[in-house]
Parts: sequence; C-alpha cells; structure tokens
Amino acid sequence: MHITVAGAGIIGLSCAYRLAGAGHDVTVVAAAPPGETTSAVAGGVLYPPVRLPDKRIVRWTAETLAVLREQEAPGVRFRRGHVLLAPGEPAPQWLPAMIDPVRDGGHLVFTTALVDTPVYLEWLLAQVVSLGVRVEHRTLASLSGLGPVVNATGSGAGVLAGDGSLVPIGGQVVHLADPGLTEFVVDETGPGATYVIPHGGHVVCGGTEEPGRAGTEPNPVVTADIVRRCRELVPALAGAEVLRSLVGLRPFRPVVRLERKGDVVHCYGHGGSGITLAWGCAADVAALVAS
Ligand SMILES: Cc1cc2nc3c(=O)[nH]c(=O)nc-3n(C[C@H](O)[C@H](O)[C@H](O)COP(=O)(O)OP(=O)(O)OC[C@H]3O[C@@H](n4cnc5c(N)ncnc54)[C@H](O)[C@@H]3O)c2cc1C
Repeated sequence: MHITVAGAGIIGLSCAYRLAGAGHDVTVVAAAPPGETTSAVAGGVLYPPVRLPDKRIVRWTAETLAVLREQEAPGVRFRRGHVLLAPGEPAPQWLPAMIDPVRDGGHLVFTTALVDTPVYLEWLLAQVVSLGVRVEHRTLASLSGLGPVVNATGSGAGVLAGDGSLVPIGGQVVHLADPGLTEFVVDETGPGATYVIPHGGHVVCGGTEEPGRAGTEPNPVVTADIVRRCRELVPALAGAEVLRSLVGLRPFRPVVRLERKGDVVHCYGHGGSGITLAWGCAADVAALVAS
C-alpha cells in the first residue's frame, strides 16, 4: 500500500520506518527537515511525565526503551541519573519500566536512554531512506486527497486536524560544554522542571514551559536563568561554556491522539514526551494501518 507520512520529527520518522519495514511504499512529506523540528531541540531523556495522564504511556515507553537498546544507534547512550520528586509524590507507575530503578527518599534513581536528538534523527532519516522511503519538503494545507496518511505533524496537527485541544507549549534549552558529567539530573520539585542532560560533547540544560508560545527565538534573560538554575543543581557546570540556546514548541494535548479516522491515522500530541513514546506509538500506528 502507498502511505504518506506527514511530518519528519521523531514521530513521523519512526512511523515511516515501521511502515516501510512492514512492506509499505512510504512517502514522508514535511514542512521542516528533521534537524529543524521540535524533536531536534528536545533534552532527550527517556522517561514520561511523573503524573501519567494516560495508561498507554507505560507500554509505549517500555517499547521505545527496548527498541533503542536493540538499535545501538549513534547519539543514544544509556546513563544512570536522578529525578528529584516533590515531597509526598508517589512513585510513578512507569518506574518499573526503567532499568535498575530505585526509590531513595525523594529521589528516583534509574538508568535510561539519553538521546542526542539531532544525531539520532540524522541516523534515523538515513535508515528510512535506505528502506526506500521518499522524503519531500513542502507544507500541507490539508490531509485530504493524499490517500492513506499518517498525521505526525506535531504542533502543526492542530490546524490540519481541526483540533483545538492541541496547544503548543514553548520550551527553551541552553547547551553548555560537557565538563565530563556521567549522570543526568532532573529536578521535578518546582512548578517547572530544571534538567541537566549530558550527551558527551554538550549538556542540554533546561527548561521552561510557555503555553501558547508561537516563535522560537531564544530569550537571553531566560538563558541566564536556566544557566543559573542548572549550575545550582549541578555545581560541576560552574565554568562550563555556554554554547547556544534553542526553543521548541511541544505539541501538548490532554492525551496523545493515536487513532484511525477513515484514511487518516492520527499520531500527535506527545507534549514533552515524544522522544520517550515514539517507538511504542509507531508500533501502534503500523498495527492500525494493517487493521
Ligand atoms: C525544550 C524541550 C525539551 C524536550 N525534552 C524532551 C525529553 O527530554 N524527552 C522527551 O521524550 N521529549 C522531550 N521533548 C518533547 C519532544 O521534543 C516532542 O514531544 C516531540 O519532538 C514531538 O515530535 P513530533 O514528531 O510529533 O513533532 P515535531 O518534531 O515538531 O515534528 C513535526 C513535523 O511535522 C511537520 N509539519 C507540521 N505541520 C506541517 C504541515 N502543515 N505540512 C507538512 N509538514 C508539517 C514539521 O515540519 C515537522 O517535520 C522536549 C521538547 C522541548 C521543546
């Protein structure tokens, strides 16, 4: 069957890979190439929100971890790290899906994948192309007239699917030179998380949550605040050079939309967890296309 996959972020590319692997003739159509998507801005630590909006998330997360372990792809490293929880916060339902998880008072300690997303997306694009997938760069005004299509357009899906429940939530990160950190740290005790995700050459530091943000121009005041918070959290970053600041728009929805409506399989609304959920969702998309 010929299928169009709309979107070339982590969700579109993982769906294209699964569909091409299942023998379909796939064309990816995307306004922005993988390196210019929200997916390329992500911190890239693999775990879902501490409070789960949706039970499917545990299965999707476990599937993504299993796929990444098997792929041994460039840009993916498995590292131990800490998540600091607010006092009284119960252990999240997904904790057993992590590798060697321990709850130590207010800390969760576990091993998971850290994905340097620009590197991984470039590798994944090459894999997809080697499976015969064609990639076209253009903006779709509508999903109709394309035949079978997977809607993996992230923040663009609100307009294409007429879905007012999809809200972009802006997030800024700052890349610092990596002084040789071996662990990730995420402080979830406040209203917005502060995180330090080392990828070898650089550390992704964050973050912010800005509902309704449209532009992706970094704010220097926010950059300074992120650097301050992250140096407080991880003092080894004190002298680390600030390399760049980036902003992405998380495609937030109360729950992920993964369903088939006629010719369209919708797969969007992954919010701040698209890297974590991608391979689990791609498996469900492939099953829906086959059904
Ligand atoms: C600061 C920040 C930190 C994050 N950290 C993490 C993390 O640590 N772990 C994690 O799991 N997740 C994280 N995320 C969330 C993650 O980045 C997103 O959930 C994920 O990138 C969504 O992927 P996507 O493929 O749906 O969307 P995108 O990556 O935005 O890709 C959408 C694609 O659709 C295309 N498109 C849109 N509209 C159209 C149209 N009309 N026509 C054609 N093409 C179109 C775009 O051009 C693009 O190719 C973070 C996000 C941000 C912003």
